[in-house]
Amino acid sequence: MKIAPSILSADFANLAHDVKLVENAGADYLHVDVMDGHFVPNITFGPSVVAALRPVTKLTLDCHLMIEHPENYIKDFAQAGADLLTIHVESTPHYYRAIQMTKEAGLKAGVVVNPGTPLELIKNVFPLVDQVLVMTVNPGFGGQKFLPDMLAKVKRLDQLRQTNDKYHFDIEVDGGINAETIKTCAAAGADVFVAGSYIYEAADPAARLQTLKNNVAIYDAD
Ligand SMILES: O=C(CO)[C@H](O)[C@H](O)COP(=O)(O)O
Repeated sequence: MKIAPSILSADFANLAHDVKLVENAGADYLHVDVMDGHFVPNITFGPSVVAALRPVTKLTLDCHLMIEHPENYIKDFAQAGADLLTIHVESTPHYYRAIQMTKEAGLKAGVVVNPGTPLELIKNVFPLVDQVLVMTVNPGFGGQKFLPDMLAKVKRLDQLRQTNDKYHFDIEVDGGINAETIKTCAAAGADVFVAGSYIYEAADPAARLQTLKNNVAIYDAD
């Protein structure tokens, strides 16, 4: 099981410090929320920030593209040093192609579903993707309340991958993850847990990260 701190809640003026902090505390991925002000109302950062972070950390750079037409930026993120790009099915009519392009660029590829989007819409890419990201809040902002109805999607995905030998994806959850919700997500079958405000808005982010790790340890088959 993997913990992916989201730098959306980090101190942007001290990003390198905040990244090293979670790396030293045992984070597995670094979750980079890319927002364009169109697909979601908020604006954050793009490939240049990923390029700036690459020499700072060995963590997997898990870039969540909340942008319209992500297919236009895949090369830029690959050159910047991203490891994994997750693409919203709602962000482009050509998401299948965008996922193919991500794999061709040598990166891992993921598909994301918003809370209102049924899994049926993304099943065609299940054989292609390394990760399925289930949004457990509406995308765009940190610090929102976890949506428990999304657990049914996590459970369904876990069943599907256990009964189809063509599916090899991890299940990632993102939004409202804290010491309690992480347990319900792990019990439902999730493997990768994004947490922003729970980690970075605490007085001791390293302790919060350790709490998350402890709380999923019993669900970890390895
Ligand atoms: O994708 C996101 C928002 O679109 C964030 O990664 C997510 O919401 C994490 O923030 P928090 O843990 O504070 O809920």
